[in-house]
Amino acid sequence: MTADLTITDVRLTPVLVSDPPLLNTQGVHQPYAARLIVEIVTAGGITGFGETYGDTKYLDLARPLAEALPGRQVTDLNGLFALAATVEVDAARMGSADVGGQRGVQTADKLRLSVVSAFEVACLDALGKARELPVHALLGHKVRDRVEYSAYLFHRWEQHPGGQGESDDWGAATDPAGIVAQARRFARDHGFRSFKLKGGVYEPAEEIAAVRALAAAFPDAPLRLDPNGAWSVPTSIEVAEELRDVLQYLEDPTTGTPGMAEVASRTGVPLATNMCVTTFPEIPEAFATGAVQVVLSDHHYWGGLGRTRELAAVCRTFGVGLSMHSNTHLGISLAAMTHVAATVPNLDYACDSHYPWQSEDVLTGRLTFRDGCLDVSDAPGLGIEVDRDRLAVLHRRWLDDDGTMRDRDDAAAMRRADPGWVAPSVPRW
Ligand SMILES: O=C([O-])C(=O)C[C@H](O)[C@@H](O)C(=O)[O-]
Ligand SMILES: [Mg+2]
Repeated sequence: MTADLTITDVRLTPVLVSDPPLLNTQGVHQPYAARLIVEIVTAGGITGFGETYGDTKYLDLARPLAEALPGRQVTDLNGLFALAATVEVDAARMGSADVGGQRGVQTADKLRLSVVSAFEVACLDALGKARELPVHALLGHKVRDRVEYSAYLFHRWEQHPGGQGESDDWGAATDPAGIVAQARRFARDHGFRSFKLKGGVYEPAEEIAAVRALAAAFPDAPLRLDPNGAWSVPTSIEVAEELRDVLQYLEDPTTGTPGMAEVASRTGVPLATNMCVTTFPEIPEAFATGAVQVVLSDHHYWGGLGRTRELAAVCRTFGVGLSMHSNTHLGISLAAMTHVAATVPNLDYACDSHYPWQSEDVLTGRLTFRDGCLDVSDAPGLGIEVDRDRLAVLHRRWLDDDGTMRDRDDAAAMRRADPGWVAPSVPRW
């Protein structure tokens, strides 16, 4: 291997990974979720890895970007973003909201950023390997040795409708006792010390009961509830008042910045979001109206690790808290999240991660939580190794799929159990 950092090849590998039947306000997770693995190869023989959403619209954008990159330097991240900005987005494929709004608005820029983030991470991984420096050092060096994550609790079924997909041994969790049992397992197996419950699935009173049960079982643990905008402003205020003594924050109780601002002005519970502030242009109104007290960054749709640090600086400036959002993801993204989280001084809360729900990965060894934290790797690059056989198996699954699983559609998955299901309009309650 030489230090020639010219990009000679970019490989895109879409994969389907097993996902459990986790419930949310839109429906239920499909048995498999699509992710895209990006590999950037340098003339010096180094390969860097990145990961992002794998739905068709992301893949369609990734292809022209991948073709345009050879000949450029992995160090040229500004050039990478400028190039990505020129890639055409097919408006017909886009829709106005991401996954029924669960990741906020969908704009051409946000789609591009979600794609280019994986290329940025792959460039940083390659550069780190070439320089024998961890990614966090390329971002200005870590300010902490461990990054704390929160247990991400879901109401869920035992199996996917019709027994599709892989099964696991978690069992169903459709009531407060099931949620507490799930939390105990997360605490036992991973040491998580804070808990987030995905809400918007059952009537608010049932979800209040689940949070109360968690508070009784884990008296000192920070708790969060996230109904993904399923509630009206009055319902949001009522739930906030009911749970104000136990919630660390309430996440996206209602949709839209004005509604969030109204809830925030009428309750003492901090509000967090990964729905009404998901792009830089959404920040001014939200911060000026006090609509959110915590922004949940997501390096995929904020545009990578550098942009995540920019978001952190804006939040710091305005005294708004910062944490991290997560969707179904593999170890490459978890490693990237951990590196950037390690460099942000104002990371005020434990980050979300779906990773414990993913029984499959493309890494040779799984990343392991200890006391709810991941150690920040000091190995070159992201500090991970990709298992090519596993990657090939998960890619084969994607190739063999008839297209049903390649695009996330929680409402369609729900219709397998309830043929009349349509994703509820919000506010649902
Ligand atoms: O914090 C969030 O809003 C999420 O994690 C959004 C996701 O789409 C989550 O609801 C899910 O995967 O069902
Ligand atoms: Mg959320």
